[in-house]
Amino acid sequence: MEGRRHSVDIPISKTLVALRRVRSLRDPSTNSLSKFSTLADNLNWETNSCDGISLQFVKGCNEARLDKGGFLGSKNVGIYGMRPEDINNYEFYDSSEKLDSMPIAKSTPLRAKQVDESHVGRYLVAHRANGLELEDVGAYGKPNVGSLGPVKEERADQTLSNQKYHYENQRKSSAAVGDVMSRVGSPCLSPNGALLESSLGTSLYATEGIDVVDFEDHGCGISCCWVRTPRFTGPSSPETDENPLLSREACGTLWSGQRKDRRHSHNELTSCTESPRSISQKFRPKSFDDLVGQNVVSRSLLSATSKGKVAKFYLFHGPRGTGKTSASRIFAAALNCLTLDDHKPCNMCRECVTFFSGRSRDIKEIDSVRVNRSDRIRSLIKSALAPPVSSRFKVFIIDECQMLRGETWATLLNSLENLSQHVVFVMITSNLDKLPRGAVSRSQRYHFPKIKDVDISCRLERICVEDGLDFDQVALEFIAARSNGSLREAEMMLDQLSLLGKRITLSLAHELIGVVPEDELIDLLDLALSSDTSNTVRKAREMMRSRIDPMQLISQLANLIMDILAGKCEHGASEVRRTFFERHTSESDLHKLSHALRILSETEKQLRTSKNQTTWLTVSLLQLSSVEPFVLDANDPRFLPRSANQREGEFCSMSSTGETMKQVGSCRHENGKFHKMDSQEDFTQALEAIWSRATELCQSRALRKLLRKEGKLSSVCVHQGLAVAELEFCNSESVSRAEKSWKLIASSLQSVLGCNVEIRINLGSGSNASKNVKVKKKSFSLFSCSRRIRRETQSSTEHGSGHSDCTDITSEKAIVKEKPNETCSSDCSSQFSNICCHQTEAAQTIRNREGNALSTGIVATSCRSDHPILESDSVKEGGCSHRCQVVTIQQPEKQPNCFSRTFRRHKRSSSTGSSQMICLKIPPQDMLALSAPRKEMFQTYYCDTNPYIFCSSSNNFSNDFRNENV
Ligand SMILES: Nc1ncnc2c1ncn2[C@@H]1O[C@H](COP(=O)(O)OP(=O)(O)OP(=O)(O)O)[C@@H](O)[C@H]1O
Ligand SMILES: [Zn+2]
Repeated sequence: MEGRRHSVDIPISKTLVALRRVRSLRDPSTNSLSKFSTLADNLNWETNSCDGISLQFVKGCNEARLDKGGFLGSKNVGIYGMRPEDINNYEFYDSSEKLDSMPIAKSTPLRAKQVDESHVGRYLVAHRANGLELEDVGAYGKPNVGSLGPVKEERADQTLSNQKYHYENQRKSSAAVGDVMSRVGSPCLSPNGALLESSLGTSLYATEGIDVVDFEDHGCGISCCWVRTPRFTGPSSPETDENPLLSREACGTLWSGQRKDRRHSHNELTSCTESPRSISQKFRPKSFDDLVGQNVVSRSLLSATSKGKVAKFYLFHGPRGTGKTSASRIFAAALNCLTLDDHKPCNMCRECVTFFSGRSRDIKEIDSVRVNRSDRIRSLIKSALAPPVSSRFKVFIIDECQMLRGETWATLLNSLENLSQHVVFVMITSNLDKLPRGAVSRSQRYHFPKIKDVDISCRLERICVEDGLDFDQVALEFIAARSNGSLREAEMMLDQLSLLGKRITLSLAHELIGVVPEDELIDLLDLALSSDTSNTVRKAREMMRSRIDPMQLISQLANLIMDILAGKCEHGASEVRRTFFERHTSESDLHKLSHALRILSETEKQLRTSKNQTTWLTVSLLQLSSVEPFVLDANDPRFLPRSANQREGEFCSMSSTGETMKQVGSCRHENGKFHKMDSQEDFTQALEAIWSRATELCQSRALRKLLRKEGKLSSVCVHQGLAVAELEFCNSESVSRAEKSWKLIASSLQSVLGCNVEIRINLGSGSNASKNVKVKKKSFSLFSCSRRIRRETQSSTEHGSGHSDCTDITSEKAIVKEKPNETCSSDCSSQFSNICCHQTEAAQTIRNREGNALSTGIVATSCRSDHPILESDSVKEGGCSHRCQVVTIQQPEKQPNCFSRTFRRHKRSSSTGSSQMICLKIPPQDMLALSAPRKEMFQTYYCDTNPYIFCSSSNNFSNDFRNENV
């Protein structure tokens, strides 16, 4: 019995299956696992059943054991089922190690050869079990499995002789081993038991054209190796290619497949057609017609071949999994196809068969990493100068050409002119930007765009039908939508799903890919859009806990929003979806949604680099409801955005009394321009229109009645995405009722105004009650805010952080206050003593970790970069009597002192009983850069009016507020 080699995926492991899954979970565009993709791509993901991937050895060797000192043992060693202890007994060695020099003795049981370090997992198990007869090796009859089969014993193992190989076309093993090998990486192996070059010290990969050459060996340059390569003499010949030139997956099996009608005399190809393998391989396109969604490219390339207008230098670029490599192979085959037909490649002529069986010497697929040296590329060029062995064209396909170094490019480009007309280079890249401009400009470029979802799902459907898989159409559509335009990605998902059950269903797909069910997603979006901060945070946390990937969640939310914006609510959509869609049709809703989309897209970028994805996702969810003012149609009086003339930071406001604000006069939007609204009527009309819309939107009938009858909108002030609306009610009872429903009122106004709204509820001037009450509310005042301050209840705190559910702590009584003085006064803090009105810049709502409003505070900003807090007049110790000061800090890391000083100062003030509080307002991006110890100095809160973080130097921010307010 003779020795033989087996090639298996040694690390076979589920880890790698998991790896693939992880990869598919990710947004393909992130490509974050790209470094594994080669590995993953070349692994056998297909088990198909326990039969599918098992390695079966000859009948007679069932007794054999995988044992260092013994024999190759195999009791139908399954790939996935391979026992760890067996794997441990494999011996691996590096491909640089020549087989000849290996301590191969007859007793050498089994050697696994690591073929390429860069392709972890591609191992060759070289098995030398003397006396074993290869009986169960149907797979060996297949082109791509040649490596597994009989090796060229003269070289591989001089001690072995009298080879006797029985090629049985046993389905199990052929499928299994064939698969393995085809995945293992395309070593271009002869179908009929060709010598595995790699096992003899040369590369296993496609790069063989280059790699077989020992560059140190002056006697053997690429070209001479090539020239000396014996011609292919047919499958029955044990003669093997000295230089298997095709590269990974270029072996025949990979090209075999569906063409059952193909007529050719090569047994190996026939056998290939019977082997099941991964969907991607099985359905690899073999003609331009098979290429999905690349019609322009296909037509152009086909036309070039039939008209003979062939350039020397092609560049195929585009996203991954869109068919670039497949197209390059089809193109190469078409160039050399002998048929007179226009329909090339025919897959039947000698050239096609030779190529598709992996034995063409004129078409080489080259690994860019291996050729990435000028001496190597020179050798390649030298070999290109030699005429083709048997074909019309010598085609060099260089995949991942963005990896080539500048000098390699230079050498290649400089030599292009000297190359004869029969040489064609096809460079493939998924990253055009990384290529030198010279290379791009000198090439004929073909862009492979992402494949449309509909094309992908059609293709999947065809595959399912051909493969006998049951499927739900929606599941295929879902896979298509999730594959980001990559057919390979889609096929792999289908492959995985086909392993999970008999039928490809949507729920199975959801489970595999780890998506959030739609109703939950809609629930979350609804909460986020409705400013229900505490529930939003709770829901988001719940989802994260159920191991939903934040990136995944973001992407799903974005897709949902895009569907709404596109008005896409397909027939058969769920009830939840339809209701939700119907509720979000108003202009302001759509504006809000597109704003939300922008926030999500920003967050997605941020999450990629963030270690704390959950937090940032939550922050962004809290921002979804805060909308910048949108520009209404001309003459639409509903909303008055900031005037074009208005300077940044100024308010745009109006009041029914016609009083203008101190900052700026009121304005309105007309004919695309903003005008001052100087007519009293204008003001009133606009306010009435807003109020009427808002009351319409109120869901409670009783409230609607109350608002219409008893209330009115007396002024609106918009500033930096926050509208402050003043409401007037005629009696204190109505005030109190409105107070109770402030949330509903605010949300209606929010829908109308399209931005965050803060409402002030006041007792109207004409009311009887007002006579008993201190003041008539006349104009805008920040300090009459009736929005309630909320209190936390420890019990609902999830992590004991003390920030969670809230209960109202303000008096249920109507809040009616005096208009505050322009300058800081004790009045302004009489009721909300945590508010500082000094140096008013903008109204801010300070929120606790759950997003609940803690207090309305005023921002005192200092632009001093050194230590702004201490220097800012407004916050100098003792300079201001108010408890809350908010200081904007940009780039806090550059202001190392400000934190510790702030902290010290706070400590000092609390020890003296003044307990002044300072809030730092830090933009999120700066927050990221903040070192952990600094962050820990402060409690962090979120502000809903803009994407800022508040850090309070107080130990218990909310408690302080509560104590202060109660
Ligand atoms: N346009 C397509 N038409 C048909 N099948 C495709 C297409 N694109 C991808 N596939 C499927 O995906 C597999 C891999 O495709 P291919 O290697 O050609 O993509 P690629 O664009 O070269 O990807 P990469 O850039 O990652 O190398 C093919 O075997 C095939 O099954
Ligand atoms: Zn042909």
